[in-house]
Amino acid sequence: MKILVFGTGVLLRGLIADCAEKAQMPITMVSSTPSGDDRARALTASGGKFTLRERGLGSDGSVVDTAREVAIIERALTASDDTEAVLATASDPEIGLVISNVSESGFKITEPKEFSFPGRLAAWLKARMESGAPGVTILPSELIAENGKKLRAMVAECNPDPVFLAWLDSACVFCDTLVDRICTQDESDPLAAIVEPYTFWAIQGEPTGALGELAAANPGGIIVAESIERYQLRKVRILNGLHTSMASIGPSKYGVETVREALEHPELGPWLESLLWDEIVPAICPPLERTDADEFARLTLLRMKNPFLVHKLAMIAVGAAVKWEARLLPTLAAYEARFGKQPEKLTACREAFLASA
Ligand SMILES: NC(=O)c1ccc[n+]([C@@H]2O[C@H](COP(=O)([O-])OP(=O)(O)OC[C@H]3O[C@@H](n4cnc5c(N)ncnc54)[C@H](O)[C@@H]3O)[C@@H](O)[C@H]2O)c1
Ligand SMILES: O=P(O)(O)OC[C@@H](O)[C@@H](O)[C@H](O)[C@H](O)CO
Repeated sequence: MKILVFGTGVLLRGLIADCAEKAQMPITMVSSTPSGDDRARALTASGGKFTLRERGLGSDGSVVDTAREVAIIERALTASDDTEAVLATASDPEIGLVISNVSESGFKITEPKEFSFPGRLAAWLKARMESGAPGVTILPSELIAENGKKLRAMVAECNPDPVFLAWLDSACVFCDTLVDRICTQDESDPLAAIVEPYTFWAIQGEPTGALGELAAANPGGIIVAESIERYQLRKVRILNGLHTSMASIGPSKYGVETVREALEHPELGPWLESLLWDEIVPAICPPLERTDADEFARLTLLRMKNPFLVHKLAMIAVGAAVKWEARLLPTLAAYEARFGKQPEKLTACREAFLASA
């Protein structure tokens, strides 16, 4: 089976293409922003190949430092210049999965609708229906709760035709998913991805068809489950919450530029660890089990201190307003409701973010 991917970002190369290669499922990648278009053209020039470097400590503490060429991207198209070619892929019965990561900013309907990601997906799905090819499983990987349900609703808004909607619901499946892997750019090679050894992709659904094939080739890396709510909550609030907190206060108040610098800073490091243990974790337990949250928080700190990664806070700060809404404001509110006072450090991060916004 094959995969159609919307987006060309580092997460798609560092996690999704890695999983697809293990399953030997060729990818057609479609870009839809000017920077994505440049990357699609560069991928076409490289024959779809890019370098994937895995660096960090393995689960047994041993050093992992490997590099390999990933050659699973069959084609890279730009939605604006290759519109017909993108639509033509809709009739390919071999395509069983459609995966997206257009970031939070691309995961919405903008005018004109047909040029927004949901509009482009709706057009592709309509062409699929009209071609008579079988339905597909759609896996959005943007870090948004219930991303599958939200994407289905946006596609339906872009094309409310009842015949299309009946086909969509009977032939296609939209799954909620949660991705987790720290993927960074290689400053010297725009196509290369530098990733940590840890890989986790939780998908809500049934491991059948093309999804079953992908999951079977990635044991431990991909989990297909009836509910992914627990994974979503702990990852977005702990890992992304801590990232967004340090990106809000680290550069402006302490002059640090990377995640590791922030955690190793003599004053900011312990302050951030206290923010994690004394504010974030107590605010989200319950609904999370304390042992689950503690274990994930410990692992998160180890992953963020990965000596081999250079994870820029400036990159994490992009689109911070939307990130605050999903990752930190609910934690702030839960802390206040539970303890009857404002969390001191989260509030300081919020103020630093608002001052710099
Ligand atoms: N890099 C990581 O470690 C990582 C890990 C897990 C999740 N994520 C999530 O993945 C998302 C992408 O991150 P990334 O690191 O790959 O970033 P990136 O900058 O490398 O890629 C962003 C992608 O989104 C596309 N995009 C942006 N705005 C768009 C729009 N308006 N319409 C259509 N496409 C648009 C870009 O063209 C590009 O393909 C983020 O939202 C992040 O939360 C990243
Ligand atoms: O742009 P963001 O904040 O969604 O992503 C930056 C990091 O927080 C993110 O890339 C993490 O590395 C990732 O979410 C780990 O799975």
